[in-house]
Amino acid sequence: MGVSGSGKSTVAEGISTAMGLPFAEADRFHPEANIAKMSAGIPLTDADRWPWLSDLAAWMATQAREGQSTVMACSALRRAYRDVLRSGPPEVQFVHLDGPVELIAARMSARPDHFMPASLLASQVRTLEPLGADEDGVVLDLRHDPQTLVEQAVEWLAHR
Ligand SMILES: Nc1ncnc2c1ncn2[C@@H]1O[C@H](COP(=O)(O)OP(=O)(O)OP(=O)(O)O)[C@@H](O)[C@H]1O
Ligand SMILES: O=C(O)[C@H](O)[C@@H](O)[C@H](O)[C@H](O)CO
Repeated sequence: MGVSGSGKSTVAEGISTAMGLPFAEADRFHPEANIAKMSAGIPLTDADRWPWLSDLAAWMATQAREGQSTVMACSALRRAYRDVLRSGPPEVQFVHLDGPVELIAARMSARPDHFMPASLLASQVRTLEPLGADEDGVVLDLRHDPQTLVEQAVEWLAHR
């Protein structure tokens, strides 16, 4: 989890490779209308996000029912969104990539060919609700390099 540009796709793919688990990029589950909105610099609303979050939960549940764990890169900005994702099965652990907004903005601006404009970062940051003490998750510092973050995430998952 984390705001746009925080490194979710990069780190989640690394976790999926390291652990040998199927990976899903939540961006690929957005309907065209959501992508069009974000591409135009318009933030998604809760109403835009609910059906998308249900689809993501369904993808995880289908595999969990066959005993298959999964890894997903998903913004999961608000607690209520995470509640949909952890409606289960499976049990869901969250890895929040957190760090300085200026660094995230710089990474977004340097990123080629992505629909998400850096102008939406401010709204992502406003919407973000950090993990509560009662939520099953860990916060990692996105200033680290991707390989270090993958190792930290795998280590936390192994010992939680
Ligand atoms: N730890 C890191 N150190 C340096 N660069 C990184 C790191 N993580 C990601 N990047 C780079 O920053 C950019 C944003 O990363 P990425 O696309 O993985 O973020 P994201 O959270 O999935 O974004 P979005 O939600 O907008 O799809 C990419 O160009 C990526 O290569
Ligand atoms: O909840 C949201 O607003 C969305 O998931 C966004 O975070 C983007 O899809 C993603 O970050 C792409 O850049």
